[in-house]
Amino acid sequence: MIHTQRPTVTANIDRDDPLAVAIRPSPGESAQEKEIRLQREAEAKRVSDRIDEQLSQDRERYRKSKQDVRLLLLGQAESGKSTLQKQFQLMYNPNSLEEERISWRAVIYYNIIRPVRRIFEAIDAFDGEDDDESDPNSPDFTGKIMASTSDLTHMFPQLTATGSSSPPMSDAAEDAQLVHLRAQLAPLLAVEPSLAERISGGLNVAGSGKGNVYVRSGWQARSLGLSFSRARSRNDSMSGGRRSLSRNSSDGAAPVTAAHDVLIEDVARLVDQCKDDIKQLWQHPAIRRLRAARKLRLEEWAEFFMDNITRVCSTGYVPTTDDILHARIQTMGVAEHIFDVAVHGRVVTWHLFDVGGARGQRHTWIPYFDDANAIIFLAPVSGYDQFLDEDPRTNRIDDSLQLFTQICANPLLKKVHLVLFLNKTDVLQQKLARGIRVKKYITSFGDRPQEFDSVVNYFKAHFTQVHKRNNDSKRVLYTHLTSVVDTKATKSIITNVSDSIFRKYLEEAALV
Ligand SMILES: Nc1nc2c(ncn2[C@@H]2O[C@H](COP(=O)(O)OP(=O)(O)OP(=O)(O)O)[C@@H](O)[C@H]2O)c(=O)[nH]1
Ligand SMILES: [Mg+2]
Repeated sequence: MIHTQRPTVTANIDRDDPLAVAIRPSPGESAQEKEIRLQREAEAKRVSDRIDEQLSQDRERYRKSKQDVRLLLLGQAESGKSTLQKQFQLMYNPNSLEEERISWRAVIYYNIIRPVRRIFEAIDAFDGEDDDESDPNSPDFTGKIMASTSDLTHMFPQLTATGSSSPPMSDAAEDAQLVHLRAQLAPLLAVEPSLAERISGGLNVAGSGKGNVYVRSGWQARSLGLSFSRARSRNDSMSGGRRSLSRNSSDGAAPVTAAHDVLIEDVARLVDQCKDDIKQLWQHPAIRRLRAARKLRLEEWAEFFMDNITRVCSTGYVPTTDDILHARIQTMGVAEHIFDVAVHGRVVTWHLFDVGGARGQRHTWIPYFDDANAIIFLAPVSGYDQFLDEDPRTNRIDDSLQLFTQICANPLLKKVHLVLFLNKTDVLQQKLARGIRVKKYITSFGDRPQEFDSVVNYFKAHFTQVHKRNNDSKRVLYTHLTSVVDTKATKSIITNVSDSIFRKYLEEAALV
């Protein structure tokens, strides 16, 4: 054992203390010097007190935020995560959606211009092909591309309702009309790059599939020059590291006020001038044949806006809530949205994390795993005939199952409340009604009936099995069949899910 000696305390201990030396008055201090010194000391004390107060507020915020609910929305790209986030926003922070309503116009115009380009690309790709041959990539098409009017009426009732009365056109007349429409719509296609640049704030992401536009959290506020919402982004470094929260801090793009945005106003005028031509193109017999032959496959949102072209392209257009729910824009990184949710008479702050689902984005999810309370995993069951943009060899259902396996098996997420949304059931219904056969893409489906219940139960069984195989902790999997663009149905599911997440949260809080 050793003994130590304490140093002797002397009256002159502050002689060597640099701070004491620095603030000690000089021996010949004048009255004016003394005044200045005292003022400086008072200012230093004010600053120090402010810092102490800030630290104490930060500690309190941190203590409180540990009691918040953290909910992750996970799933592949296009699975419906941001759409579900909009539904949460509608329920728990409707004013913020109101404030950003007009900023969605730009996205919706973009959602119209891209399909117009895709239509012309399909015409170029299949021009001059023998119409009697089906697309080798579309094994569902068993009839001729030159489908009869009755075929078209069956497949696209909403289109043929207006088109069926017009007399059939000769091939030459059809071609001439397409050439004319291409010339008329060229100015619209020419604005696509500047519109993409405006929406994304110049963000350019390599490997973004079909050239879709990515946005980061807070893009609406930037494009409106507002700071309206409590949406925040946790700015990740490339290594996936975690940085502090900052409001709308993801890029330094200069704010543009939407009402005075010359570009958007020009595009609005242009789409208004072009709306009849776009409608004619969409209803053109050659385009209907390409769609019937599945040589032209547009996504559900593109079809939605094409079907509503006159309304959406008219002067003075303000997006409806339904339009906003259908608008498509890819999420970049992780966007945090904060809501106060009242459940069973208690108000708790929820942090909802909406992630980018494309493969190149998934590494950004990991820093959010360790303090998550709940996950809603979205699997779009309509994707059975689709492949990933990032990897055209991977079937979308297969990718969803692989991703769900990784989420179920991740040790950081073992205790997290797990909810599965088998989403886009409305699109699944439409595809089955159009006769797009499951067996052609998912061979193991075999000869089961090509009906909604049988298909959805088949997919559900696969997801349930993945969960069972990776469920050491015996947690419950809550599954819902959803169409998250359907506000009424989704509202009731969100209430149900919030309730069960909150119950689990309370149970855990009681154990702590
Ligand atoms: N008809 C229909 N459309 C849906 C449904 N869910 C999502 N969509 C549409 O599908 C598109 C993609 O949805 P998003 O919510 O943007 O997808 P996401 O999962 O956020 O995609 P990333 O941000 O790329 O990861 C949007 O245009 C939505 O309107 C649904 O249940 N039914
Ligand atoms: Mg998204």
